[in-house]
Order: sequence, then structure tokens, then C-alpha cells
Amino acid sequence: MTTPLLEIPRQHREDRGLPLLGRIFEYARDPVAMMRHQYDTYGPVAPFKALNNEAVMLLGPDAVEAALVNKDKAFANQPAWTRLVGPFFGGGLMLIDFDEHHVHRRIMQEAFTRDRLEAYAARMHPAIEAGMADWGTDPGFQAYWRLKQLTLDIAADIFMGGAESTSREEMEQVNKAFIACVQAAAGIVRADVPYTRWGRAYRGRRVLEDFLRGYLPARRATRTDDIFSVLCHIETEDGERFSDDDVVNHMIFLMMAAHDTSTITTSTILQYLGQHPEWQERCRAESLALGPEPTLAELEALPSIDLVMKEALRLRAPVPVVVRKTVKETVVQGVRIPADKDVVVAIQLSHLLEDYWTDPTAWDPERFSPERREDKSHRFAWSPFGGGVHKCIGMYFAGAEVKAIMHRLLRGYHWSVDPSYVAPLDNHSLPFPKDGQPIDLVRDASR
Ligand code: HEM
Repeated sequence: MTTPLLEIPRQHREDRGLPLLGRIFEYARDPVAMMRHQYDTYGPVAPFKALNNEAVMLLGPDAVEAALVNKDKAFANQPAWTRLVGPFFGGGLMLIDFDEHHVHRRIMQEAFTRDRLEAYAARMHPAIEAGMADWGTDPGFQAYWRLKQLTLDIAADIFMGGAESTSREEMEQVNKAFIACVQAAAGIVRADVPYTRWGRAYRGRRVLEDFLRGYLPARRATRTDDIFSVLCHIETEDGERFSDDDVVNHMIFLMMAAHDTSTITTSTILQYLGQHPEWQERCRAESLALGPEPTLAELEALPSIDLVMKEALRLRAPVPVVVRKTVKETVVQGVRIPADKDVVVAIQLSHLLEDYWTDPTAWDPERFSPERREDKSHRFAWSPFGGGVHKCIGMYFAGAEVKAIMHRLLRGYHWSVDPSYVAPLDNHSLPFPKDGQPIDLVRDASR
């Protein structure tokens, strides 16, 4: 039986939130608490008021699956993501749909073949070594900010091919431009107005475009194994290639997609390994048994860090929700959703539901071990990389990067974090620790 979408009933007037803004601040304060409230109050298809808009929230793995698998092609990415993050990532793979997306994804796939990933992984080690050269020499180490700089340095090398004519100060401006674009998602004034998040993001986008266009002729001229050059040269069997505009659009989106998500994952791992020294030792022993610069296959075969990474992604999904817009009427879990509705797909909640996980808020990487495989409880119980045709194209790249960083840290450093520490998250865009996540990091003199 199909039922129409529920209105917010009288007894839950508080769920309408503030006039104009709806429940946007409530989400920013504690997204998991708000998702749980939605699920407990309304079930898997819940009304959700945000930014003067009657949207829908899909909760629990069945509803998440319906939107991501998108069998009847009712859910579109472009209008929803553009509304949320602004026009700053236009033309990026996540912001195009259906046939156009299919063509671009086929070309982009060529940049993420196994051979290319092996080459990227090999290139990461020297970039990580250089980026960590001064780590552990100063007190008050702020893991999140240092990792953010490190992943940007890695991106400059692996994505840009070194950005050879850009100084460190200019690279800092590029970093700021990225941050401005990412933070536009939380902007209230959604126009190019000075001193607002959107005003800064418009300027940021111009900086990024100028930066990339400056390098375009050189990357078109020679084939190297950085992603920029790869995007300039890749071609499908049918001869499809990216134009200059496509390359710039994809680069801006790719660097954004790769940068914050990997930083959040690595800093979450650092926190939990600092609070669970037995896991830190277990991972260290495996890393010490390998050489300093393992291949992609060797990194992927490190058993404990793999469990740890999955558990970190479960507890703190770097992308807690994805968004869609219905382009036609559809039915999810027996509820009719009309066309033209904004839809929030709550990936993070499924990671924490008691029906699918034992003691879901506890740190327990073994839950992913072959004997337990709790993530098999439902195809979408664990989906930090999304699913369906828009599933993260960089997930193996991310695995290699996070593991390569952790491998070097485990071999050369020890660290600890107060067991009672709870990261104070800023949830305005992707969740990051507002305090920079201080850890006691000590460089190991013997290595
Ligand atoms: C731990 C790290 C990462 C996480 C958790 C993550 C998460 C996600 C998620 C949830 C989506 C789906 C968005 C949607 O359905 O609307 C996505 C898409 C995407 N990601 Fe990632 N990502 C990560 C790292 C990366 C990296 C390293 C790259 C690039 C090297 C990357 C590139 C992309 C791209 C291009 C898309 C769009 C794919 C498409 O629409 O076809 N991501 N990612």
C-alpha cells in the first residue's frame, strides 16, 4: 500500500524549526541526534524543514538504498548538490546526472585503473615523508590542521604534478580558496556579497580556475602520471575525451572531494588509536614488518589498519548525508514522494542503528573481521562511500592515501589522546574537530 508523504503533525510543531531557516542549526549542533529523532518520530521517510524548504529525509539502510540505487531514475544529484554547496563545484562528476554523468564517469574511470592507482600510491610516499618532516618536534600538535596541510601537499603532487611554479605562500592561497568553496554550503546569504561565505567562495572559485588554467598548457603538452595530466590525456575506447573546461571542473571537484574526506578519516583514526593503545600497537607491529614504502597491494593487505579505517568511517562518516532532488514522483518504503522534492539521504544514521550493529557507538574494529562482518547485515548498513552510479570513484585512492599516511606515522611516532576526549565537531559542512584535535605526538628516536 502506498501512503502520501507525511506533513509535520501538530504535536511535533517544534520540528518546523525556525522561520526561514528551519532546522539547519539543529542539524549543525548534533546531526546524529537529529537523524535519530527523525527516524524514531516518523520512520524511514521523514519530513524535514530546512532553509524555508519542505524537504524529505531518508533514514535507515532500506531508504538509503532506494535513493542511491535509484532504480526508476527519480533522484537527481545536480539540482540538489548545487542548492546545497552552491555553484562552486559545477561540472564536477558528483554534480552531473544520467546520460551526461555516464559519459564523464566512463572517461574518469580511466584515471582510476589499477595501474594508475599503483603509480599514485608509489608517488605518495616521498610526498608524505616531506610533508611530515617537522612533525613531532613541537608541543600542542593539532592533528586535524596538520593532516589537512599534509593532504593538500600530497594533492599538489599527485593531482597537480607538483605545481612546480607555485610558491608555498601561493599554495596557501589555493588551500584557502578550497576552504572558502567548501564552506559555502553553510552560507545563509546565497549570493556574491562581500564578507559572506558565498562572496568568499566566488573569489575562491576564481583563484582555483586561474591556478589550474595556468598549468593547463603544460599538462596538455606532456604525459606525466599526476591526475591533472591524466585527465588531459585519457580517452575511452570510443575516443571520448575531456575538454579544457571539463578538466578544470573535474580537477576542482576532485581536489575538494579528496582533500577534506581523507583528512577527516585520518584524524578520526589518529584520535581512536590514541585512545586505544592496544590497537595502535597492533597496527604498528604490522607496519614495522613491512618496508618504509609498501606497494598498493601491500598497503591494502595490512589487516588491522583496514579494520581500523572501516570502523573510523562508520563512527564518523566524512560525508554524513548526501542530497538528491526528485525529478518525478517515486515511492520509498511505501511512502509516495512527489516530484521536485529536496531529499537528504542520511548515510551516517545507518552506521549507528542497533538493528545492524552490536553496541553501535562503541569502538570495535573487529566487527569488520571475516568472522563477524557486521557490515554484511545489510548492503547499505555501511556506506561511507555512497552507492549506485555515483559511488565514490576515489575510494581505493582514499584507502591508499590514508593507509600510506598511517603507515609512516605508525613506524616513526607514538601518540596518545585522553580517553575521555570527545571531538567537538563543526557540522556546518563536512564534520571536522573545531579544536584542531590536539594529540601528544612523539617522534620515535630509534627510527
Ligand atoms: C575517505 C574518503 C572519502 C569519502 C568518505 C568519500 C565519500 C564519497 C561519497 C559519499 C560520495 C557519493 C556522493 C553522492 O552520492 O552524491 C562520493 C563521490 C565522489 N568521490 Fe569520494 N570520498 C572520499 C574520497 C575521495 C577521493 C580521494 C576522491 C578522488 C581521488 C573522491 C572522488 C569522488 C568523486 C569524483 C565522486 C563523485 C562520483 C560520481 O558522482 O560519479 N572521493 N565520495
